[in-house]
Amino acid sequence: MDQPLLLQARGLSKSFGALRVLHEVSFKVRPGEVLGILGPNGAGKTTLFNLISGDLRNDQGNLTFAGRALRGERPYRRCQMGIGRTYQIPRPYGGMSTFENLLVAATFGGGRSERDSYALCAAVLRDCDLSDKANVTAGSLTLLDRKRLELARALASDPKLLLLDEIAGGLTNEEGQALVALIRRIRDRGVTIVWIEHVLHALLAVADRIMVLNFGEKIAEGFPQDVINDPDVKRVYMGIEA
Ligand SMILES: Nc1ncnc2c1ncn2[C@@H]1O[C@H](COP(=O)(O)OP(=O)(O)OP(=O)(O)O)[C@@H](O)[C@H]1O
Repeated sequence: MDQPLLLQARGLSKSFGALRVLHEVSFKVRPGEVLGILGPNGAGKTTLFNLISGDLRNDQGNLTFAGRALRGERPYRRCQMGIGRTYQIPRPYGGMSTFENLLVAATFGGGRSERDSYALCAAVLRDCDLSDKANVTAGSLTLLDRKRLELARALASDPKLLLLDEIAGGLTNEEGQALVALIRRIRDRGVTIVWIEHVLHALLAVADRIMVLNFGEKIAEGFPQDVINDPDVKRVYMGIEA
């Protein structure tokens, strides 16, 4: 029997005026897996996340999360249902401390009481190597630490599904390896992950499957090695003619 799905997208389409950004994209995400998303700039990857998180409405198609249709739910409701995400450009509350940023995510996003949130936030800070920055104002963090905080905020909402939008860019080799190890730990705790990433070796180190978008259409999906050896993917994404 097929495993139940955590997320299912059927025929998702989105346009901005005359610009068709996603066209009839369908895919499935099973509980516990890591699905990587590849595609050239402007392929519609972040727009897809915006449809899942509820930041944008799809024009056509539908989404099901944990067996429930996602229709008009606002982003905060989807977060409370278990959909956590990061943004490409980190958006912390700059005037609050790192720890306070996590508390906001845990209480408002995760729907926990402030008291229940403390232990979770402390654990997330440790995981994300931010314990020594707990009381630092988020606005004064370095870019790397802001990226860590972006991931930490998503984790503090205690997601079932974590959407990661290009979090490995600009990291050193060592930092990239630490990030991959962290993502594996998150996965091993049972969090399902969909990860948009241009840093291919980081994605390949973790992804169970990969889906490739080009001009808003799905052009490949499958096991990572099969996908990156697909002639269409080589041509479109890596600029290699087969
Ligand atoms: N709110 C918007 N209004 C108008 N056009 C938009 C909007 N958001 C995205 N677009 C356009 O939609 C297209 C897809 O953008 P999107 O950010 O989803 O691509 P992407 O695959 O995530 O790209 P990248 O890898 O560069 O992040 C681009 O042409 C972008 O300019």
